[in-house]
Formats: sequence, C-alpha cells, structure tokens
Amino acid sequence: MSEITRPIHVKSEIGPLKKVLLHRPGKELENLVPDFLERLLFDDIPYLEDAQAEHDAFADALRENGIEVLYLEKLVAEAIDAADVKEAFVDEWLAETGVQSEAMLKALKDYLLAMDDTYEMVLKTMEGFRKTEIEVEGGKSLSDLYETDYPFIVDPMPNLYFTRDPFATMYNGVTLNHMYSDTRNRETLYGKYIFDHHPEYGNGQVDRFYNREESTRIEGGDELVLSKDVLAVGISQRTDARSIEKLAGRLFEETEFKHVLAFLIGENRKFMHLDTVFTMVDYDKFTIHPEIEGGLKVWDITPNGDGTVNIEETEDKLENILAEALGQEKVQLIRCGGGDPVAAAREQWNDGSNTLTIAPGVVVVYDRNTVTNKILAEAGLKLIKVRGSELVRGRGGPRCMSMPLQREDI
Ligand SMILES: NC(=[NH2+])NCCC[C@H](N)C(=O)O
Repeated sequence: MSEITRPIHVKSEIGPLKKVLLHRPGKELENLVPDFLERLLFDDIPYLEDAQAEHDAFADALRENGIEVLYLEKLVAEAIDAADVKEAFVDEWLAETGVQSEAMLKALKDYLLAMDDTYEMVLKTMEGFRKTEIEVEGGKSLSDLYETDYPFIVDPMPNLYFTRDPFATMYNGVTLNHMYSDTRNRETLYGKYIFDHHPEYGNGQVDRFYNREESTRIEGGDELVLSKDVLAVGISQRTDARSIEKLAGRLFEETEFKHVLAFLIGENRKFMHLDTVFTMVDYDKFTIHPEIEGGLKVWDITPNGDGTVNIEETEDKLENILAEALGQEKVQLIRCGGGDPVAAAREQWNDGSNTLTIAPGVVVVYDRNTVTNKILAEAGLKLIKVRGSELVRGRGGPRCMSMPLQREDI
C-alpha cells in the first residue's frame, strides 16, 4: 500500500476516506426566491438554520469516523491571504457577475475590499447582493436597469454546498470543471484560487487534468473513480461526450488509469449526474436507479499507446462490464427503492442512490430513504444515516455534498 504523500490522493470511490472538503450552507440560501429557483437549479427553499444543523451533523458523522473535514470557504480565504491576491480575486469575481455598469462595479468592489476579514468577504461573494443593499448615484446602465423585477445585483450561489461538482479529485490532481450553467460556473473560481494559491493545495502541488476555461462541459457528479485503473464518467445533462474524450487522453498520459467508461444516462433534470443514479459502495457492490438500466449505453475508452484513444461500445450487461473492468468475479447492483417503481422514483429524487462511501461497505445515506436503506442493509452494508430534510431541497445527497481530498489505497 502506497503512503499518502500528496495533498490530493484519490484512487477509488471506496478506499477509507481520510480528508474531505465540504461547504457549510450559508446566507446564499436566504437569497433563494420562488420566481428564480429554476435559474439557480433549486426546487424549493430550505430553512437555513435547519439546513446548517443537518450539515453540521453530517460533518460530525464524518469526524466521528476519523475523517478530517475541511471547508471550502476557509481554504479560499487562506489561499487569498497567503498569496495576497484579494483585489485580483474580487476583480475576477466581478467580471463573472454579469454586472455591466461601471459605477455599480466600482461600488461592489469598494464594498468587498473594505471588508478586512477575508473569510467574511468570501462568504459575501457566495451570498450575492440584493438590489436594496447597494445604491449608486447615476451611472446606471440600461442593461442593469431593465430587469426591474429581478431582486439581485449579483446572484447568490446556493449550490456551493454540493462540493462534488465544480471540481473533482482523482489520483494526485483535479479536474477544474467547466459547468453546464452560469450559476454553477461562477463556483469554479473558488477552486481556481485554492489550486493556484493555497499554501497546501496551490502552486503546482495538485495536478490539473481539466480547466474551467475549456469550451466543453463536465461536472464532478459525473466523475467516479471506480478503481486506480478505471474512471467512470456520465454523458449527461451536465457533461459532454467531448470532455470525456479529452480528459481520457490526458489521464492516460498522466496517471495509471487504463479505462475510462463513458455512461450515457441522457439529459434529464432528475438524473442530472451519474452519481444521482449510480454509486459504488463496496468492492463489488453498486447502487443503481432502475430507470436508467434499460437503455444504458457504455463506451470503453482505452489508450492506444501513441497519445490517441480507442473507443468501443460495450455489448455486455452492466454487471459484466463492471466485473470485468474491476477484476471481480461478479458484482451486485442494488436497486434504489427495490423493484418498486414508486419507491424507486421517490427515493431517487431524494438522493437515495447518492451514497458517500467512506470505507468498503460503509456508506453515508439520508435517513429518509427508508426503502432503499433497508435493501442496502440487507446487502450487508453498514449505514451511517444523516438527516436531510432541508439539505435535500437542493437535489443532492451525501456524495454530492462532499469532495474527497484523500483516501487510503485499497
Ligand atoms: N453531484 C450531484 N449529484 N450534485 C447535485 C447538484 C444539485 C444542484 N442543485 C444542481 O443542479 O447542480
């Protein structure tokens, strides 16, 4: 077993989790309004106080299992302070807000730079700005004024507590992602500052396999490290096939991955990412949402050895494809909701398939998905149940809410 010597070390989905990155939901959730939920990829408005209590309990459950919990907002502030790049950060953040008026841009910049505490400033950039918060004398631009019923100068970023998506860890590096939506693309700036400037994670200490400036999309919820040899990536509402091909070529050069399996799960809000319908929970066990099984197509991408890749459509059943790729005699697919289509649909919607595996056979799940949880327990898995009544309103579960930084090899 190799020792962990690099700040990012992730060679599986199930190796004992040592260090994980979370974001504690903050005031950005108090800037969700019913008329603009869709634009911000939310389905409902969580009660912040309870969402935070649930999130703290999730973090405590991880700590109780020996996992070190780091927070995105803290790393970003540390990165900015260490490299003394507050103004550069604010300028880049402003450039991505969509604000057009020079006077408003200046007012926002002055407001943020006047905040001495970098951590509080970072939280404010996540929260967004309501129109009532900042007044500028004159100098308004037509483009800022015409959306009169829109209550924000700068949108909040309510999806930040889904740290799984804006970047994804594998081997000793990350893909810093180009996201599907404007609202989530802004989140990747925080990753950029961490991986450019943080004393422990910046300055080339973490490999970079994908960049936020690239033109095609990819999100972390679609990226699953099945083993040190095999990466699975969803072709989904959020991830383009072309991104997978590019990424595979780079990974074959820079890591020991030997296969990238591309899973076509279709473009659908309810199955936005591969990890909403499929996760790995043990050496030979996976959760799956039965609705995607039927038409699922999987392509196997392998290196040709000359810098190019070979792509082949697999013909076999998913069980056999996975068993072969992982060198198992056979694997078990555990169906969300059992065979019952009503339970399956309800519990998938509430992230019943979105398990976070913290060691082989040990998973963190929402307590609310009682039908699926019973089946997981019957399959021999150890369940750590957390509450997610408020957290689930953003459509994400334990896997979406966590980004592994270090896992032990298995
Ligand atoms: N890895 C995941 N499944 N993340 C879920 C993200 C949910 C979020 N509201 C979005 O639509 O982007």
